[in-house]
Amino acid sequence: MTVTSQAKPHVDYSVYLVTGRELLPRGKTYTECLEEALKGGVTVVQVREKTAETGEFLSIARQTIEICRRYNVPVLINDRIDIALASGADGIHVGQTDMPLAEARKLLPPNAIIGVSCNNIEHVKAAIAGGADYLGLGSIFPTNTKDVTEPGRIPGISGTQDMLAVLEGTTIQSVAIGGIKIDNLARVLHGCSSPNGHGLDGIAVVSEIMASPEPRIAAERLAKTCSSWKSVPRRPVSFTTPLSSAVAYVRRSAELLELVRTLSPLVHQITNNVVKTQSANATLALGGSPIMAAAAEEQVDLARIPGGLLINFGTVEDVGGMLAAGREANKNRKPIVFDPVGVGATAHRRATATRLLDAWQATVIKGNAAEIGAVAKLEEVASKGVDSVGSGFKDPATVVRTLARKQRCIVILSGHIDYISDGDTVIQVSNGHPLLSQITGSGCMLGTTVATFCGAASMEAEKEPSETDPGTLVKGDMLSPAVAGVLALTIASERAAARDTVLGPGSFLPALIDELSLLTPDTIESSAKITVNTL
Ligand SMILES: Cc1ncc(COP(=O)(O)OP(=O)(O)O)c(N)n1
Ligand SMILES: Cc1ncsc1CCOP(=O)(O)O
Repeated sequence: MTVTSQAKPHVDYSVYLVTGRELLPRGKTYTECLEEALKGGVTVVQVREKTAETGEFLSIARQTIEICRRYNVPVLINDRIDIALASGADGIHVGQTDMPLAEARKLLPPNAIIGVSCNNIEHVKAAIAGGADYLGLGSIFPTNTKDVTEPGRIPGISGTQDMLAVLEGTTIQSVAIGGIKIDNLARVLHGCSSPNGHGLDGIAVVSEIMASPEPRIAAERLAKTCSSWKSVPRRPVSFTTPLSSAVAYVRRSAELLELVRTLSPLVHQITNNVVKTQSANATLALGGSPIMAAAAEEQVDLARIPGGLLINFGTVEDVGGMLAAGREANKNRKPIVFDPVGVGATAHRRATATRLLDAWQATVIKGNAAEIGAVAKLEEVASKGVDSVGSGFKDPATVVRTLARKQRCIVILSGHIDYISDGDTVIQVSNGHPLLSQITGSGCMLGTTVATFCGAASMEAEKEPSETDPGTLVKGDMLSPAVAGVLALTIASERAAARDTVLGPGSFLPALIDELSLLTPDTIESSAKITVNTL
């Protein structure tokens, strides 16, 4: 190898190209593709040849190194120590069934880079103990490039979060791999982080570059998103900006109400049959524009339109549409409010919530104590159907803060007092009226009001594009609109219940819709009861 008597080369893992000559589009040669990808900003290359004879592999490795040296980009070899040694590559990448790390270390010069594929935390612990330089974590998503159908081969975003937690406190670098495309890159970078903020150093792709007719553009897009992501301040939830005081949240909520009325955001709602009419009316009353969508075929088109997306699985139908809508919303940096209604009630609901949250990044997860407990995998609060049993969590602030860090989104825990957190700040809202719990679907209406405010805030941010946009997952700050959505419904409920004409739940619901439409910025400012705690 060329590096025997030197220090280990510095490797920037931001955009890691793993080659795959079989994927080249017709008319494009390997060296053309490689050179274009390097011009586009690929920072490290792995030569991966699954079918080539040794002589051909060696020749490809040498050509790759000759080209990459001109761009000062390191080259690693997949699996084959002999090819790495003979070609003078900078190191190797090994999988779990390849040459063991300890043996590879003995055979290679001390300054060789060794990367190891990991699918679970046991692999990560072994790779740390063995002195790996970097880890390839995945597969993140299913992919056509490699057979990852064997159980355990797709740890997904949540499994990768667990692996990153094991890397905390080490200097071992990591990349995610498997099904990564420009359209899901911001979601991968945002989602793949431990609760304490240990994130990825880069991403590895095969087909996104190798199969592209324009590899330079493909690499440029990946590089731009990665560098924009790296420039976004590392907070648990990158799409929130905490304000300085309770007064500031209340003032911003009042402003956002005006904004809802001016912009009238489209609020695309995939929701359950029980609440469709009242949720659509609540959206309209606030000033938003509801569209209740049930057909899978139209979810992607709707998810492209600026505004907010609500995914409420109250009657768990059309999971395919929910998956597609959420992915498209992430791609368009549009906020997603996820309402996992009754998630604790059945194994099917729990599995569906996990599947959805692995496919797309929620902006806000809202639920009652039983729902939030089920998503957080806590057993402290039991559920009865869609309702919570008992008086709730002993320490609700810690529950919402911890879940927000884990799910990398805002969490709203609804109840007598509502708790809202982005993983750092916890905001408590004490507005509301007991009649809210006596009508069906008031929790679903809360999802709707939050999605309406988030939609307006993202439309406002869209007007002022910034350099960091490609690396962000949602346009605009989402914590204040989450608070505004809670305040709007709870303050309207107090005003509705105070009406002489309201005699019980039957007359309360229409009065609540009226009060949502009559809400003014001044009413919000004079009625809001909130406290703010920041870590
Ligand atoms: C960066 C990176 N991560 C993971 C892999 C997969 O390696 P492995 O599990 O050995 O599978 P093959 O690539 O050999 O099919 C990788 N190559 N690179
Ligand atoms: C080599 C490898 N290891 C895990 S998934 C994968 C293939 C990734 O290819 P693509 O980027 O085309 O999904």
